[in-house]
Parts: sequence; structure tokens; C-alpha cells
Amino acid sequence: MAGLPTIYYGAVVNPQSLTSYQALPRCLLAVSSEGTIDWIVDDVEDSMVQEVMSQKGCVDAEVVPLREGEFLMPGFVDTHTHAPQVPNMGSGQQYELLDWLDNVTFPMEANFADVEFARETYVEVVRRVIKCGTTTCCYYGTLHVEATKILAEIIHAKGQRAYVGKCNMDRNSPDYYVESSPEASVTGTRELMSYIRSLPPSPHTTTPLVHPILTPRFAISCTSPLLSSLQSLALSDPSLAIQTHISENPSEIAFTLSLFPNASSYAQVYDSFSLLRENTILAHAVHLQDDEKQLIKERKAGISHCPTSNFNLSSGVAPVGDLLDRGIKVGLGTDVSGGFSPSILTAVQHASIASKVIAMNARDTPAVKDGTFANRALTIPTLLYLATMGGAEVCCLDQQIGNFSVGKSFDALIINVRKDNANPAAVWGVPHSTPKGGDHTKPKSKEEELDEWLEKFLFCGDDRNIQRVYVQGRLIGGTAFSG
Ligand SMILES: O=c1[nH]c(=O)c2nc[nH]c2[nH]1
Ligand SMILES: [Zn+2]
Repeated sequence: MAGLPTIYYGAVVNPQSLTSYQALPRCLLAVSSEGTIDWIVDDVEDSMVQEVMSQKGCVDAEVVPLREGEFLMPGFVDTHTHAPQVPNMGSGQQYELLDWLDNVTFPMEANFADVEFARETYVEVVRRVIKCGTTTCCYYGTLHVEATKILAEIIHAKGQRAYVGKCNMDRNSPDYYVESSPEASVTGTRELMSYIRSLPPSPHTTTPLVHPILTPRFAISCTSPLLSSLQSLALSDPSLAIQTHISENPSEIAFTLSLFPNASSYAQVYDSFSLLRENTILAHAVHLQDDEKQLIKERKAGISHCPTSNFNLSSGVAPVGDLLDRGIKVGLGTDVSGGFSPSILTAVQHASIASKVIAMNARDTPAVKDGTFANRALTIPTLLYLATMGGAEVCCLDQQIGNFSVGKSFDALIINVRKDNANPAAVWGVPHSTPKGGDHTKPKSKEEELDEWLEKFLFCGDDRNIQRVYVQGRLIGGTAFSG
């Protein structure tokens, strides 16, 4: 028999679309013992809580009250990161992509041949990513099967939702870090897929949280025979997700086109091997041509926007507004260690700045049409959406996660911007906080206050503001988590 639900009572931020979210200051939200959202009732005064609970038939359920300055929001979705590169964060910032791979990244990834090193490192990596409020993460591993199994096992044990892939890479990397043949690459991939798919169900849910993902590192790393074998594997398993990099850096694009002289574009290389489809996640997409954007849209693939990495490796500024105007799915990625932070908050901040760079450079071009995103600064609702629902769409998980709706999984964060949190930068309620329109005589509404809490958190927050991290209703991290 199902156990009693848990009821959260207080402020809730709920993304709705690229241009709107609900700010619900007095919300009751019930989560079943299986971790799904049973019901949501908005605008409930304190005095009415018991009555609503009795109407819903759950007077004996536990109530988790949120205090002033705390709010519930959906967990972050990191649509692109590299688990083995976490130890490299903050190293080799002087390089651009191809030199950075050779000088910093491949040498670090090669260490994961040692399974003990892999275990020690990955335990810490996953703990850290969860602490940052990432409830769903798309992880690249290394080319090593055993180390990547360990990564999946740790994620599974910690209860995070994730896609995990081992890199397919049989050329253009050093002898000490390259796969010996396409066959070896595909055999290892199949072994990892079977391992992940046979992980035992979590104690509290029958839904698997960790999934395999096909991970051709990027076209430069893969011979045509390897891509053909991955094509066969992908075609035989339409539910298998795919992740790769695309159009990140000018030298990378030129090298790719030289390796595939018959291809009309970078995107077409992947498409010619049937690797562009609805469950494909393409990281970066900084320098795509119009026809490539069109192709990606037609194939319904999604883009992982990784602004921290794009700035840090001097790759460029991805035209996110244009991608959104074209109806392409976009989420955010940390792309550690091209990006120097494992937190989606940093990606939010840099996505905002990236969009402002584009808007500043477009000041002299004709005015943009109403309701479009290109050449404008991304707004708070858009940034929030990209960090949550947009990521869920890119992962094809939007029916399950990304916002709070009845029937969806409770993947959520409790955020604290109170004076008693440990981050002095993200404190709400300091005297200079300004009412909407700057009118100090008008008291702020509860909704306006919640808007301010959210903005403070997105721009000045960090893991110290993330009190609780839930996946499928289970508490797995946050400052209030002792496990
Ligand atoms: O940002 C990136 N990080 C990587 O590890 C990588 N490999 C190929 N292309 C890449 N881009
Ligand atoms: Zn990457």
C-alpha cells in the first residue's frame, strides 16, 4: 500500500514557458511516497492548511513548512558536463579548444584507466554536482568502460537522475588515450549500456534514474567506420540518447570539414550517420550556419548552451536567442572543465551576459520584432526555463521533470536567501532592495518578493543557498543533508 504523501507549504517558483513562471507565495504541494507530485493547491492561507489537507484526505501527512526567504523550485538540469575533467577545473585557461584537449584534457582523462583513481574522483564529483542543485545531469565519462561503470554506479547509489556515456574516440588523440578500433569502441559501449540498464531499481522507485547515452566525443575523434557502427547501434535502439559536441571553435570546424570532405557542414556529418534525432544533445552550437540550424530543427535535436566554457576557451558567443526563435530546444550545460564551475547557476549568469554581449553588438541593427529572443538580453523567466524545463526538453524528459505539475517527478530544490544563510552575497531583505517601479511608498506584494528572492539566487547564489536537493521525492543533497 502506498505510504502517506509529504506536503510542502510555502513559496514555490514554477517555470511555465520561455517567457513566464508562476510565483506562488503560499502553495501546498503534495508528493507521494513514490516521489511524484500528487496535487498542488495555490494561495492557501496558514489558517486554511489543515482544511485543505483534510479535503485531500491526508490530515496525517507530514508537512514541511518553508520559512520567509525560502522557496521551492525545480532542480537544475545540466545537459552537458565531463565528470573526469572536474579535477582540471581552473587549469589551462590559456588554451583554445584543440590545444586545451591535447595539453590538459586528454592527459587528465587518461588517468581514469586506474579504477581506484576513478572511484575516488567520481565519488567527489557526483557529490559536488548534486550539492550545486543539479538533479539531472548528462555526463561524459572517459573512453574507459570500467571507470564509466563506476561513475554510473556512484550516481545510481546517490540517487541522482542522469545520462552516462563513455567516449567513443578512435583517432586524433594521443597514443596513450585512444581506442584501438571501432569494434573495441562499440563492444565497450554495449557493455556499459547493459551494465547501466541492469542496475537494480532504487528502493523507493521502480523508474530507473540512470540511463546510458551514446557519446561519440566529436566528429574529429571518430573514424567513419566507428560512426557507421554507432549509426547501426543507434538505429537499432531509437530510445538510446546521443550526446556529442558541435561547432564550438573555428579551428575545430575547419579540421572537421577537412576530415569529412564530402559533408556539406558539421551538422551534416552527424546527420549522414543518423546521429541527429530527437534525443540527440549537441553541446555548444556556437558557429552554426543557417542550413545547419534548419537541419537540427528538422531533426528535433536539442542544444546544450555552455556559455562559461564558450567564454573560457575563447570559443565564441552562441546565438541562443536565434536558436530559440527557430523553435530549437535549448538547455544549459556547465561543460566542465572547459567551463570552470560545476554549477548551473554560473551557466545562468554567463548565459545572461552572453545574451547581453549579442544585444550590445546588435545595437545598430534594425529593431527586433516583438516576442522574439534574438539580439535581446535573456530575461529571468527565460534563464530559469533554460536551467530547468529547457534542459528537460533537451533530455526528452519534459513529461517527467522540469517543473511542478501533477504526475511529474518531484525533482526539486529548497532555496534559502534568508539572512541566516552562509552566503552574504545572496541575502534578500537588505535595505536597498527596491520595489517594482522604484516606488518605496507601495508595499511589495508577496509575489514581487518572491521574484526578488529568485533573482538574488540566480545571480548571487551558490551551493550555500541550496538547502535541500530532491530527486524523485528523495532527499539526496543540500546544506541540510547529512548523508
Ligand atoms: O568543450 C569541449 N570539451 C571536451 O572535452 C571536448 N572534446 C571534444 N570537444 C570538446 N569540447
Ligand atoms: Zn564538452
